[in-house]
Amino acid sequence: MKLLNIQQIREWDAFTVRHEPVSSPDLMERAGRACTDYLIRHFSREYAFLVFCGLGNNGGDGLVIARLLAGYGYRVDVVVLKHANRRSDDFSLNLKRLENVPEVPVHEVVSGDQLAALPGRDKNAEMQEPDSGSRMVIIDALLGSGISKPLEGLLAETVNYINNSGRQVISIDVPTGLPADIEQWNAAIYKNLVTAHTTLTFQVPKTSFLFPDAGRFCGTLSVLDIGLHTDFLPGLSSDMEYIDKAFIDPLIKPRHKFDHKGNFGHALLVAGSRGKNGAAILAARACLRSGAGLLSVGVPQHSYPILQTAVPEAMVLPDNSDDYPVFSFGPGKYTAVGVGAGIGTEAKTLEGYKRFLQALRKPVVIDADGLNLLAGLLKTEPGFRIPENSVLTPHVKEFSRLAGEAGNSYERFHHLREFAATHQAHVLLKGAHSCLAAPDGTCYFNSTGNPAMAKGGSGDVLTGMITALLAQGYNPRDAALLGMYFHGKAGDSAARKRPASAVIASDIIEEISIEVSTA
Ligand SMILES: NC(=O)C1=CN([C@@H]2O[C@H](COP(=O)(O)OP(=O)(O)OC[C@H]3O[C@@H](n4cnc5c(N)ncnc54)[C@H](O)[C@@H]3O)[C@@H](O)[C@H]2O)[C@@H](O)CC1
Ligand SMILES: Nc1ncnc2c1ncn2[C@@H]1O[C@H](COP(=O)(O)OP(=O)(O)O)[C@@H](O)[C@H]1O
Ligand SMILES: [K+]
Repeated sequence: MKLLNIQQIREWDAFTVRHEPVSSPDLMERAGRACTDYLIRHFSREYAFLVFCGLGNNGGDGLVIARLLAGYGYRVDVVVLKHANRRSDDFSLNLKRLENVPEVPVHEVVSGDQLAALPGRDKNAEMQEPDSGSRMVIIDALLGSGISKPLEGLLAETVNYINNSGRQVISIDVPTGLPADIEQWNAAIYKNLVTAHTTLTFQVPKTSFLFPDAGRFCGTLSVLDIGLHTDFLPGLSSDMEYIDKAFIDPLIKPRHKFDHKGNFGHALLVAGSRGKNGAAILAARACLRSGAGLLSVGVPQHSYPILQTAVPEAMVLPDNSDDYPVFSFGPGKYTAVGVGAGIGTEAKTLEGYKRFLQALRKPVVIDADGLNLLAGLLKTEPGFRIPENSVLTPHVKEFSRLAGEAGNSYERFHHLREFAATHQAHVLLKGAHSCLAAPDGTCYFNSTGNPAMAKGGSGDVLTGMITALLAQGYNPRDAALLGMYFHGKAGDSAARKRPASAVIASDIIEEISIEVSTA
């Protein structure tokens, strides 16, 4: 899915109105319907809703949601915030429609002192008398993608009230006060924003949602399809993609009846050192679960029995050293290589590693200490070149060793793009929305994964997965994208089986399933 800026989304909206054709109020009805469907799937009628509406189209969405929820028998109160004199046409139309639904009280707020009189203000009293009022959820439909400047006055006070309510907050389209385009975001200026538990956004994620500094205000992100006209997209240029099922499924190569292990490549992983054999085991298991035909793991000699016991499906290639790898073997017969997880940064490792990379003519994934050593090589040896067809998988700290510190996540994104182009490598910056920068400047943001994966060992699993995909003949871009997407998907499955704090990297490996899914 292409990522668009707000101007492009507005044009898409208008294109849909003209070409479907659909009236603007009907499009708003569709957006409100999509949110309502989400809400009734996630909340029983024991919950009540307090819907905060601004005077623009985001507020209009809120009014539609309130009317539809009431139709399903939910208790709903609406707060209309009179923050300006102008209201949008579709807002006015939907306010009129709500007048025909007398069971939904509409509270007009013109000044901050009225906020204290709104329903559900005393959460403690409600908890003492469970039958007296339902658990109340706040719907934030104050402002959406239309914000042009930081909030102040009544809007800022209301945002503050919502954030301090202790309620679950669901933002419609955009958390109020957050600029939707990342270019507009500035943490020093935008200070009054809704902090949502969930954001239900229309059609495409807004770019600011994907960067940690700004995206942390969204909570869990759900992208709702409101059926904007797909004919609009081919004519559109965007060098940012959001990687979802529709993008990924066509990349997957099927297995055929007469295929044999020789068709799926022979992967070599060089990983682990004394105290870090776990990295080699995790990467090896993940590599096998991701479809490599054969796997060899190059390890220092003390690791030999450990690897043979922990991963009987893999062959083990003992290095000419006891504690840490020295790369006494060459890249030889292997189809693809994964290097770096847990190898340490000893001088002898560096020496062997440099030779190994220089001799390498195979697709390679470089991770962890492999990146730290590479950062040193790029600095100390100006002519040193990253091997062709490389996929680098740094986390933020590793990336700053390669490309320098950045002041914020957007600046880091520019460094990422630049680094990928300069070194003609695919660079996958890991995080909540991991981002793969391709040498041609295109950036691919991941849609899968969750905080259960924020634990040592998750990255080793990703290395094993991408190595397996390269070994099977996927090009570096597709291998990195498939690895990134299915790694997150496996993390999501693992997090459905246990609390997030209890998920470990081995659980992610158990859930790896690189195939076209029906869900
Ligand atoms: N394709 C889509 O994405 C659709 C979007 N719709 C909704 O339309 C919204 C955009 O609506 P609008 O353009 O009316 O904008 P908003 O509802 O976000 O804002 C309303 C108005 O508030 C004023 N305003 C902006 N920043 C302000 C500030 N800092 N202080 C005070 N006032 C400020 C502006 O005049 C702005 O037009 C989306 O976020 C979404 O909720 C849906 O209704 C239909 C389809
Ligand atoms: N909050 C999060 N949401 C989604 N994915 C996450 C989150 N935190 C971590 N991950 C994923 O988990 C992996 C962690 O990798 P890394 O930091 O290298 O861990 P390690 O080296 O300790 O194994 C990355 O792929 C990252 O995208
Ligand atoms: K909003």
